[in-house]
Amino acid sequence: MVGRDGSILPLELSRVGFSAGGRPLIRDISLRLEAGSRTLVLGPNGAGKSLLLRLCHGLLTPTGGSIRWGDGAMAAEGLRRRQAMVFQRPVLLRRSALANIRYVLGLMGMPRHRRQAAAMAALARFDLADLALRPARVLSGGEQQRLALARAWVMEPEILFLDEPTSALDPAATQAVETAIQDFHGSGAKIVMTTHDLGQARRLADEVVFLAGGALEERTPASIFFKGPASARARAFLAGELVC
Ligand SMILES: Nc1ncnc2c1ncn2[C@@H]1O[C@H](COP(=O)(O)OP(=O)(O)OP(=O)(O)O)[C@@H](O)[C@H]1O
Repeated sequence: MVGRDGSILPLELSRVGFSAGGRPLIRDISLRLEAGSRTLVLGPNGAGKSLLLRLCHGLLTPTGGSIRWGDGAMAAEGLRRRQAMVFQRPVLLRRSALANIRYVLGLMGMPRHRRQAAAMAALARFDLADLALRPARVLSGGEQQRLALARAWVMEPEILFLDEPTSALDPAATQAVETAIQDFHGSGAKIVMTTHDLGQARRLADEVVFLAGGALEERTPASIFFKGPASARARAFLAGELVC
């Protein structure tokens, strides 16, 4: 695997904005995300949660403000290899499950002769060894999500972004994904995740970043947030009221 020095964290957003079609969708968000903790990004539909994760992961470019990783000196290629993102619906190559993992190992610089064993080990870790040769796109939703996690796992990311990773899954598949998230965290990865499942947020969060209308309403330790958030909108959200 590629040699690693320094850390890409913290991730620092300074007055980040994102507009599309003349509409401000993310407004002036400043946030410093430190290593270690599990940060859950919560908020109503359309609050800007997915956009925020995509901006952080580099899939979108801010139209205002700036995003800085670590000491700001790392090249873009190095940054990309040290972070991973898991989506609600996995984006998989039209190849076997095994080939999807081998492909990422190649991108990570692993010598060809080591990729097969490493890919099989990752599949086994996520209970997918029996499905290694099956086309990734015919796997069930839960299996595809485990494959996406296996693919992220081999990257040994310093930070893992997850955008509603269980919203299309049943309870058993959700449990498998939550266990995997805890394993990533246990291995030292920073977790930044969105979910609409408040039970899941309570189970996983160390802290909550609450968005509404594209703006940061509050950032609060989870133990405090779920007892009594600071902002009126977050209180209404937790009470199940309609918030926009
Ligand atoms: N590329 C885009 N161009 C224009 N508008 C966009 C674009 N991407 C997102 N939006 C709009 O930005 C707003 C925030 O979207 P985002 O997907 O981040 O919300 P969210 O908080 O993740 O919502 P949900 O909980 O429904 O997934 C929405 O009103 C959405 O329609």
